[in-house]
Amino acid sequence: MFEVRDLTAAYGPVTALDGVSFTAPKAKVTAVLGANGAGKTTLLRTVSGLVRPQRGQVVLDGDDITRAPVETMSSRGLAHVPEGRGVIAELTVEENLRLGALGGADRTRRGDTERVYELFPVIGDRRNATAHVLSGGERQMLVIGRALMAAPKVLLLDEPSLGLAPRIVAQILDLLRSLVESEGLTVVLVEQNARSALSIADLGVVLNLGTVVANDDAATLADDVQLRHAYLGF
Ligand SMILES: Nc1ncnc2c1ncn2[C@@H]1O[C@H](COP(=O)(O)OP(=O)(O)OP(=O)(O)O)[C@@H](O)[C@H]1O
Repeated sequence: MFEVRDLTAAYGPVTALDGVSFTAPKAKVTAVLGANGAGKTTLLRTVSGLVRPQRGQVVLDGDDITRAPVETMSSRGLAHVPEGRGVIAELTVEENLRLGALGGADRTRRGDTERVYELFPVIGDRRNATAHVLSGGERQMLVIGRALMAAPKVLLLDEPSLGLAPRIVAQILDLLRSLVESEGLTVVLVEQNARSALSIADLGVVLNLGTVVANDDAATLADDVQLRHAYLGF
């Protein structure tokens, strides 16, 4: 189980997270939603040690990992896929994947390229191609696959749907769903595309100006017309 307690972080005078608490249960997708500037990206960056919190805790399977150095996060079982689908364009798909195996907690499972190719056959078909030829959707699959190479317990994903066609978004979200079910992975999914995220999530946390305004089952949030209009944009 992954837990955030009273997490508070600021950029100079700007408070970006103000007392955020929620639990992401094992083998579930927890969607983190909210408008631009709500604090979603800062939440992931603080959890993975890129931003220092002023207050609060991040707890993974009972271990307090708040303020653990960012380079140790992978070996603690945390994988963060930031926004932007950064790959090394000159390296092949397979070489990019192998970079993901450098860390990782589970020595027996990490570094399994074949497993990633099974999950994402499109990536397997292009394993020897240089990454710069990939489409946006393929790049997104590659960066998720690269994160899986470390055999994480918790996958933090920032806006995987950004700029992708609806059909590709649906394909990627369906894959995430099946990963959670088949591998017992815990996913924290940051999305502006709240409707799509809630369609595959188990739980949802809605942020506004750095605070949690709703935290409930995904289906309950998706049925709440007032909440949708006020914070979720659909
Ligand atoms: N590097 C930074 N320096 C100063 N302020 C920042 C920085 N990054 C974010 N902020 C501010 O912190 C607040 C939260 O931003 P954050 O990017 O976490 O929100 P978000 O919900 O992820 O939005 P988006 O979807 O636009 O990325 C905003 O007020 C933003 O302007």
